[in-house]
Parts: sequence; structure tokens; C-alpha cells
Amino acid sequence: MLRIRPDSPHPLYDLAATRAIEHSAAASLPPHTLMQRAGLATARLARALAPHARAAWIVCGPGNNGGDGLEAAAHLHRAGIRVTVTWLGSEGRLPPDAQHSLQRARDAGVDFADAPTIALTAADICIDALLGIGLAPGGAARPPPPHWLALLAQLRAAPACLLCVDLPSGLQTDTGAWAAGFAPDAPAQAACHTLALLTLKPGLFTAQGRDAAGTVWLDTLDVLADESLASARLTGPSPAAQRAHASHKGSYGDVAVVGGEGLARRGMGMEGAALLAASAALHAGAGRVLLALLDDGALPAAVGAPELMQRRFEALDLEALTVVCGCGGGESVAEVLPAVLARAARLVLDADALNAIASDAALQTALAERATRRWGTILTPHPLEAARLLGCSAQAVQADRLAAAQRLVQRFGCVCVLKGSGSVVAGPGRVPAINPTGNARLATAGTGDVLAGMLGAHWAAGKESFAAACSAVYQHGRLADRWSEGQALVASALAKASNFD
Ligand SMILES: NC(=O)C1=CN([C@@H]2O[C@H](COP(=O)(O)OP(=O)(O)OC[C@H]3O[C@@H](n4cnc5c(N)ncnc54)[C@H](OP(=O)(O)O)[C@@H]3O)[C@@H](O)[C@H]2O)[C@@H](O)CC1
Ligand SMILES: [K+]
Repeated sequence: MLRIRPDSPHPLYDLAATRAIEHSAAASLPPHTLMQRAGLATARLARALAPHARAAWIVCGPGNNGGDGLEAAAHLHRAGIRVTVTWLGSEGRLPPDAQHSLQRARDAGVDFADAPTIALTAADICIDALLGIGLAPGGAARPPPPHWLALLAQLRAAPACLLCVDLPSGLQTDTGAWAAGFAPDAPAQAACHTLALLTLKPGLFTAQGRDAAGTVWLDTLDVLADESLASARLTGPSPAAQRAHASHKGSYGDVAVVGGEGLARRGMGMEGAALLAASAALHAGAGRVLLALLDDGALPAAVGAPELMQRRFEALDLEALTVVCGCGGGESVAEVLPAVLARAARLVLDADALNAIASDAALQTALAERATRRWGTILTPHPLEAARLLGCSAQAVQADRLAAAQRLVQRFGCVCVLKGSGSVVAGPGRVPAINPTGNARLATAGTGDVLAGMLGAHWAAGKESFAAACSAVYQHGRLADRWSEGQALVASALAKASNFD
């Protein structure tokens, strides 16, 4: 069994892949083997998480997820724990594996009741074995029976640690979105863990998945999955870049940041966003960083960033640069976008550049044409910006983040970083990646500009676009994960910390 940490990559398998792996494993094993392994793994983790537990409350659903819970119940009972199973199945409709485990739990002498038979304490354990991958996907999910929701709410409100079997019940395997009706009103009161069985599912790591799942563990049930079936990948750290001794500032690429609408234009000075991106590019290791503020803006002397080279937009040699365009660009960015799209060799498009493209068909055509010229482009939308580009709602994007990122890739032929909890990186011909680092402290103004600048630096240093996107997103999140508790995470400090490693 493995605790999933952000320090190593992992393949992720969607529902179809997991079913295929399950099917072929089950065919080569004696009946009930997988469920027995799943139940034993669940019981072992429960005991490790709650070593002093006197009581366990296990809510078991009508399918094989419930079967795993029943199997675990028998083990925990035999270990001397007072186990209560609330079982929501009906005997006539039980799958054979779960029927077998029901009998084993009964034979072991487990109590069956509607609620725990003794009051739970913080030392005890609750197990959610109501629903796993059998939840009907997407819009096909039917509304859950109200008493199921009441039980799930009681599990989350209990003072005991909560262990979810395979998936938090109601979370969709492939998307990490809650199925209709399942989104909880409140998070779990105590620590929450999820034990993924056989495979790690993408839904555990993006959209609502990270909040719902808590700490994720994997037990492969001793089945070696065929990695070619992976539908996505959880990224890990990239190898540290080696700098040759005989190198110079031109060895690590030139990044140009184009953005920062001036105060004179509409009374909103947005130079700060461009400055944050430029500062991040500089501290992330770019050899030279050029800053072209729009509306002929100039940096106030007080900013004190002597390494940044200010340029008028017209003076930029776009064909030779990695251009980061959009940060704080406001309305002014639309005026430079035709030239940027037509000439920049490598282009990161962020924020206002994406909004300008979303509202202008000619710019969309110019963006799509870049791929036909084999020029690299990376889009870095948050869900609302992605929705504008796709002509749908942000809710639709969040309902299937992997699919939304891949739709942008198909439409524009570029790499797409869809930001948010569990940022998705998708690219032409690539298995999409989900980033495991980052936390809610990044939800503050300017951190997106910092990411755009870091991305420019990682790309300019020589990585190919998809790898640069994965490494910059990973590092941006890792900085936040390592941020000192007592220090406010502000974007300017994040930019200065974005050292290249
Ligand atoms: N994959 C593996 O390798 C292994 C899998 N194992 C375990 O099996 C789990 C998958 O089991 P599963 O296929 O029986 O599905 P599961 O999650 O129990 O749910 C199905 C039940 O829920 C019901 N139901 C669905 N939606 C509903 C709704 N909205 N509201 C109400 N009811 C709803 C559905 O009803 P039906 O649609 O059939 O009428 C059916 O009764 C998997 O997650 C893992 O824990 C391990 O034991 C071994 C290895
Ligand atoms: K579950």
C-alpha cells in the first residue's frame, strides 16, 4: 500500500481502463480474490489510521464497494473492534462477490444496525463503502435516496477519522465532480482518507476530488496494471536542470513579457501583473527578461528591478523570444495580439490575452494557424477563461476539466494549462497530466501572473512546451506547499521564490 505524495508521478486510470484491468485480473484469479484483498487492505489501513479504535462504523452500499466494506468489517471485528455495519443493499440484487462478503461478515458476528451501537470518539474510525466506481457517470447519475445522503452527512459529522473506500461516495471517477445531489454541505469534521483500490482514478486529484478525498492511498491488490491504458498522469518533480559552467545569459533563453495596461487608458493601472510575470521569469532562471508595458507605460522608479530590460512593444524581436502575453493587458492587449500571434516563436497566452481572443474570431483563427506553422503556444486559462474560449459555462468546464482542456487543445492545436484545484496540462498527442502540488493559499491576486512568468522561463530554458508546462505548474504549487505558515503568501514574494531547480 502506498501513500500518494507529490514527490513521484503516477499513472491514472479512468472508469473504462479500471474496468478493463479489473476484468482481466479477475479472470486469472480464483473467485472473490480481489474483494478479499480489497477488504483486507481497507481493514489494515483503518487500523493504521485509528490504532486505538474501540469502534468502527461502516456504511455499505448495494454493490461491490459495499462488499469491500463488509469484508473489512469481518477483519476489524476479528481484531476486537466493535464494528457496526449499516448495510443498504438488498439480498436479491447483490453482485456475487458482495454476497460472499455479506455472508462472511455475518459469519464473523458483525453487528448490523442503522447507526453505530456505541458513541464514536476521535479515536474511532468511520468507513464510507457506499458507492465506488459503480456510480453512473456524468449526467446519467440518478439522484441519491435522501437517507443515503443523511448517512453520508453523519459519517462526515462524526468525530472519528473517515476512510473512503476507492472513492468518496458520489464523486465521479473520471472528473472529480460530485454527481448531482451528492455534494456535501460541509467537509468532514475529522481527518479524511481515501484508499484507491487497484488503480488511482483521475477524479481523486482534480475539481472537487482533492477536497473530497483528503489523503489518498493506493493498494493495487497485487495486480500489475497495463500502463498503456492510463488515461491521465499525476505529475512529479522534473529532474533538476544542470547548468554547464561554460554558459552565459544567452544560454537560458530570453523571455519577453507583454502586458500591463497603463493607468491613463481607462483609469486602471495594471502594470503590476506584467511586473510579477517578469519578476517570476527572472527568478525562475531566464537568461534575460524583457518587459514591454502597453500604452508606452513605464515602471515607477520605486519598483527597483534593475535586471528587467524595458522595451517598447515595437522594439521586441518577437521571432526570437519566448513571449508571455496577457498579464494585466486589459483592453490594450487586443491591439498587439495580431502581431504577437503572427510572429512570436514561442508564446504563453494568459489572462486578458485569452479574453481578447475569446471575443474575436479573427484572433481565434490566428491562434489556430500558429499550430499549422508548428509554432508553440501554451494557453493558461482559469475555468472562466476556458469557458469563454470554448463558448460554454465555467460550470461545464469544471464538470469535466480533463475534457475541457483537451477540447482547447483540439481547437487551437496548442498546450493548455487549465488552472484550478488539480491543474490539468493537456497537449496534442499527449496523455493529459494532473498536477499534484499547490493549495488554497495560491488563491490570491497575481499568482497566475507568476505562473505565466515561470512557464516562460522553463520553456525558454530549453524544455519542450508540454514538459515546460508540467514543470512550471508543479514548481509553482510546490512553492506554495512549502510556504512558511507564519508568512503571508503574496504574489511578489512567490515570484522572488520561483528559483529554477
Ligand atoms: N474495480 C475493481 O477492480 C475492484 C472493485 N472493487 C470494488 O467494487 C467497486 C465497484 O463496484 P460496483 O461496480 O458494484 O459499483 P458500486 O460502486 O458498488 O455501486 C454500484 C451500486 O450502486 C448503485 N448506484 C449507482 N449510482 C447510484 C445512485 N446515484 N443512487 C443510488 N444507487 C446507485 C447501483 O445500482 P444499479 O445502478 O445497479 O441499480 C449498484 O447497486 C469499486 O469501487 C471497489 O470498491 C473491489 O472489490 C475489487 C476490485
Ligand atoms: K466509497
